[in-house]
Amino acid sequence: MRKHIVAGNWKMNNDLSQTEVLINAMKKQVKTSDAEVMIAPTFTNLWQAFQSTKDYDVEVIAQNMHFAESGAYTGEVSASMLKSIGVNTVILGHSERRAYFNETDETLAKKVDAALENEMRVIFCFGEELADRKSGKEETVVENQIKNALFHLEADAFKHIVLAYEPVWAIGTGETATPEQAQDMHAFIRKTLAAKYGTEVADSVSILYGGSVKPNNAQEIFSKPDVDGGLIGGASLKAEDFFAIVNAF
Ligand SMILES: O=C(CO)COP(=O)(O)O
Repeated sequence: MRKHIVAGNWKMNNDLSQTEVLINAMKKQVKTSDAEVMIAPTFTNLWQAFQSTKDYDVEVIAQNMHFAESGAYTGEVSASMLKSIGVNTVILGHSERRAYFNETDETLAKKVDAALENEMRVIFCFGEELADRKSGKEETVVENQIKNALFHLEADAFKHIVLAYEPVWAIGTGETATPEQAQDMHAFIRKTLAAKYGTEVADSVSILYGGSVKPNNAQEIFSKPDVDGGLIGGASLKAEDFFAIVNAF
């Protein structure tokens, strides 16, 4: 069975003490679902978050990384640096990285390779913009994003890849894809994977949905057969809301 995953992408929120407060509040929540829980604080708080969750069943993950091992890349962080503090999973290709930091399919392919070479798990994000959906191009856009960044990989690599469909028009807007829209796209993604790697691989990859997932809509979205979890932005910043979503499975 595919893993259920609920990951909180904190984005550029929470300083050191706020990180502590939120983690302590999370520890007071009761988890009743089988979902793997992850949180992605900013780089500056990863080490602290890692220490604070040592005896707690939450994985601390990173929001981004560079593709090079080391070198003259001012302001960047490498996979091996993340690994050295205990981070084993990284989010790559978030639409905010693509939109504001010029991340392209080409650089993302290199980042995916670097993460896998360092034995990290990747949560690979992609999704269409509103104009794409309005013009009926959402499947082509998504297919290209996946193919360009991932289809150079061997089938085996997909053991370490989680996909996250995040339609840009649904991120931080309060406008969620309907459960049917999410299901349709997730089924299309699986079909795209199956065409290249076969159904066994396609059926084994967890596909998360992200974009205005809240306690009041999580259950319906997660009830869809091809939705294996969520990548949660705003609602992951409140322990109660986040766990309401975690427990929606
Ligand atoms: O971008 C997201 C998660 O990576 C989704 O953000 P929101 O849940 O705030 O819409």
